[in-house]
Amino acid sequence: MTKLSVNINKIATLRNARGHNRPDVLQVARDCERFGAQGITVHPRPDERHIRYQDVRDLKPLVTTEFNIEGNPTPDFIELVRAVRPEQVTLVPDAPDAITSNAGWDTIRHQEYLRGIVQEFKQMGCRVSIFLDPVEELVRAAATTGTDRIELYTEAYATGYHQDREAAVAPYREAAALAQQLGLGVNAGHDLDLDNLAFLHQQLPGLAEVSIGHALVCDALYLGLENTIQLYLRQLINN
Ligand SMILES: CC(=O)[C@@H](O)[C@H](O)COP(=O)(O)O
Ligand SMILES: NCC(=O)COP(=O)(O)O
Repeated sequence: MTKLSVNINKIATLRNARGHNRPDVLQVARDCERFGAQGITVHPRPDERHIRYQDVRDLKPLVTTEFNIEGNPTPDFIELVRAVRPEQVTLVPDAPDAITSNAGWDTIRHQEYLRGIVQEFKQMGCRVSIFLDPVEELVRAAATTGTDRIELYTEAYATGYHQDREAAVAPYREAAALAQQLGLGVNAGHDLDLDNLAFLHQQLPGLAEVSIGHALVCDALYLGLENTIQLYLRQLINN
């Protein structure tokens, strides 16, 4: 079964636009779970323009499904994870000023660094996932760090999907199969939506989890949050 983890960063972005508590991020997280989400993802950034560090702390006792914290492991991020102890930490190398995550890890160049960081989070009791592009050498290097999973960065898949979905998914299918052979679990995320999700899921047997935020929140404006989550879950049913 592939789990759907809803990324609620965009809910916080909307709230932050006015400085009050509408929409209520904590209530939305509860509602995502009530409507069927099997996980909640947050991606705190140093300037806290999306989800805030305090939100992450406040969410911890409320999230009853899997709590996934994504981010660049700066000292502040590491301390946050140490305090919150989520089920999963996803390491993402985004620059502080990046609008959104725009690259995966170079696991070859940062192999030693990642090994130490992975170990540190595992000692906190968290499952660790490394965000990367679907490239054989990157997957092989990730496997040497001791990480539990990789998260395939699906921006290129999403961009190529409408032109040639077979070509777009091929590198992901190969990377996922290799990761599984090497004993790693496989997650996927970024720009997944109601058009491209079912095909990815079909082509990547054993996909453990997808984290989806931007498109899901946009769809919810038209379709409602409950209905939208149900529609995303339906894309993840095995046929
Ligand atoms: C890691 C990743 O792929 C992201 O998509 C990101 O965490 C999304 O969050 P934002 O929407 O805040 O950029
Ligand atoms: N890890 C990806 C994620 O959490 C959400 O990405 P997106 O759906 O907002 O592009």
